Amino acid sequence: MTVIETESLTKRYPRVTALDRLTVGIQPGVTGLVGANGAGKSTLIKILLGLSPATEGTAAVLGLDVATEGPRIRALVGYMPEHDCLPPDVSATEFVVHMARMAGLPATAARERTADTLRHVGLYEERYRPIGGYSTGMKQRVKLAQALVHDPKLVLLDEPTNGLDPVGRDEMLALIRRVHIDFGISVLVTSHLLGELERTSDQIVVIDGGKLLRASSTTDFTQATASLAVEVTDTDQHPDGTRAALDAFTVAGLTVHADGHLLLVDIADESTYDTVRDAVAALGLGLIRMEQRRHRIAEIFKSNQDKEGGSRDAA
Ligand SMILES: Nc1ncnc2c1ncn2[C@@H]1O[C@H](COP(=O)(O)OP(=O)(O)OP(=O)(O)O)[C@@H](O)[C@H]1O
Repeated sequence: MTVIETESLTKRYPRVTALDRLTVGIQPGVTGLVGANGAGKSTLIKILLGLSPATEGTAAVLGLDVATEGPRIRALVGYMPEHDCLPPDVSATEFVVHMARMAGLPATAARERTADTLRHVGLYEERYRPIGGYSTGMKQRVKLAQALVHDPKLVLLDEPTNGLDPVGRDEMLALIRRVHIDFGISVLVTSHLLGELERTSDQIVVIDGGKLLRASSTTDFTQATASLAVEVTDTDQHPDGTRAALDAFTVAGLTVHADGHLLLVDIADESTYDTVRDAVAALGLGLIRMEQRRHRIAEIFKSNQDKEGGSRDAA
């Protein structure tokens, strides 16, 4: 089953094409949507909610067409907007009860669900105080709670870690993971930070300039985006140890290129580490460094973009 499916989805504003023939299928689970500022993430979310019409192409959410089924989609989907949009003079409880009532819950159920949801996101006695006095982290939790209160099948979270310090980010990411694990709700979460989405998501979708760069499982993605930086010593027998190691790695079937004293080895799978260790040991070289590094997204997908004639830079 696919929770979100788009086909050649395009959104043109007068001055900019925010989405450019985006075709992607998103499975149940937690999916990270990553892209630099202006990549088109918020635009995609608004189209998926049926709030903004596409210029061309189609999209379906939980099998419902966004062009015609907006209200039904919004009944089944929770949305956490990016920007601060909370009323300062009401409490979290009042606000989330109101949102639950708007979603169609009867008064008693709305109150009960609100209490449960606010507890789940980690707001306790503060929930009776006006939102205006909350920290950024607390406000983000209120926004998450209102997205969950009507028990949706899917939530769309737009930059939920924005404005949070590292501890707050980690807490929010753990909370997002639990939304899926505890309740079985699928999550589409956006960020311009790939690293944090990798830790949280089952799948990663990368967009840039409104175009799809890559969609894959996080495991595949990490393998494709990681390389092993290896630095070795020279010895009397191998005065140019780097050269000797490069040749040995190549003979062992690894894809490798030299960057000064560093050898950057593509990580094909777990066995790459052993192959590197064994080749270095067989040459009698010392291993100064062996560490996982990440290519920049722009580098990884450069070959794809070159084929398409594009040259944009990603996060
Ligand atoms: N209502 C609008 N009218 C005109 N241009 C728009 C509008 N909304 C978005 N854009 C433009 O579309 C492009 C994509 O914007 P979008 O907000 O979807 O990006 P984003 O990936 O969510 O980035 P950010 O995190 O900075 O919001 C940007 O160039 C933006 O300026």
